[in-house]
Amino acid sequence: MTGEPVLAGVAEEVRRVAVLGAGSWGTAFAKVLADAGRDVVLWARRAEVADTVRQRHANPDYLPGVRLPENLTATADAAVAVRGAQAVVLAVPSQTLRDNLAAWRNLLPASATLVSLAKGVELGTLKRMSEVVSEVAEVDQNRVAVVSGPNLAKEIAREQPTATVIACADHERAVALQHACSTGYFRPYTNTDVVGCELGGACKNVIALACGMAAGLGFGDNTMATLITRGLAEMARLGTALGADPMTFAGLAGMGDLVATCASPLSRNRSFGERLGRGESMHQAQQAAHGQVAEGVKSCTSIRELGRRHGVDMPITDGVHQVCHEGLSPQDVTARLLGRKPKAEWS
Ligand SMILES: NC(=O)c1ccc[n+]([C@@H]2O[C@H](COP(=O)([O-])OP(=O)(O)OC[C@H]3O[C@@H](n4cnc5c(N)ncnc54)[C@H](O)[C@@H]3O)[C@@H](O)[C@H]2O)c1
Ligand SMILES: O=P(O)(O)OC[C@H](O)CO
Repeated sequence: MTGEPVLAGVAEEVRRVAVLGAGSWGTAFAKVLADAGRDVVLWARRAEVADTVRQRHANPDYLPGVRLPENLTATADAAVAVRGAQAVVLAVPSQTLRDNLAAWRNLLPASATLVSLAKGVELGTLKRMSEVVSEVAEVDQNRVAVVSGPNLAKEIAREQPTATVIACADHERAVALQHACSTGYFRPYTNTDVVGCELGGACKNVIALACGMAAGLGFGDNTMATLITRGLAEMARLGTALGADPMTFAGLAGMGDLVATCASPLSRNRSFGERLGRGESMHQAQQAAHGQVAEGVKSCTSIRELGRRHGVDMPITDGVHQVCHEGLSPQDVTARLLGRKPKAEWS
């Protein structure tokens, strides 16, 4: 037994993959795919990043000190990247995915699986990323997969063991992707609950902002455990209202990712929140992120609105929104959260 997933032979084997977006996760996931034996082409917005990946096998702006494999090449031309790919991985921030994909739509190979790595909910439309992909690329939901789990890019790039979930309504496609990215350090599971996996990935960023704020205020592990547990309760409530399987939130894309992101100093969301908790302004926290995306800052608005539309109480998400967009301080929000009407744990 090697543990290698067995392909049932229904979905096309994934031999060549395009990864569009050469930030932290796009580059680390491209490395995983290359280490799993795929031919991988990474698309970078900036030609100099593509040149550095191709010539020096490195992407020092995002993954300093990491050597990238020889079978991972790069280009700044999306048409070259996607040519002949059985899977096209979309590794750009949630709020830019629509525009990016619109520019790539006519280049996509006819039957390729489109894979979203993004963890967010679109502002305005309140759509999950797989919905945006399906709409913009005009493909059936069965052709769209998402990857979500405790996947801090910098740890994975150093080949530290982790697991993830590949969610797709078409199980055979999920299995083909699972096969394509299984390595000695990266273990993907499959799931057909795309809604739950995507909401888990998006909501945990908001809860990680709250945990960061708590850390910045000097609070300890009881506070973290409370935020993680009650954060899980509110994301599971939202997911269930939107048709997700509640069990998904007990898995890697729920609890798993929530714990990793809320606990890790590598998380951009947690770090952003920590700065706010220490009294820095939104502008200062944004400057410190050096252009890297802390998805929860924008997604707290769309997730809060999703909760309201579906009658779901999301007090921690509300609190994060109040700090990020309504001018309340983390201290004010702490007092508000603790001052709410007492209730039963499961209500
Ligand atoms: N970094 C992680 O550890 C990690 C892990 C799992 C999931 N994710 C998710 O993956 C997605 C991408 O994250 P990342 O870490 O690679 O982000 P990043 O900020 O490190 O990189 C984003 C990439 O998208 C490119 N891009 C293309 N068009 C853009 C535009 N219009 N505006 C801004 N950037 C644009 C940037 O050039 C950059 O290469 C996010 O949704 C994130 O939540 C990240
Ligand atoms: O660095 P963050 O906060 O975007 O989190 C990264 C990943 O989503 C962790 O799984």
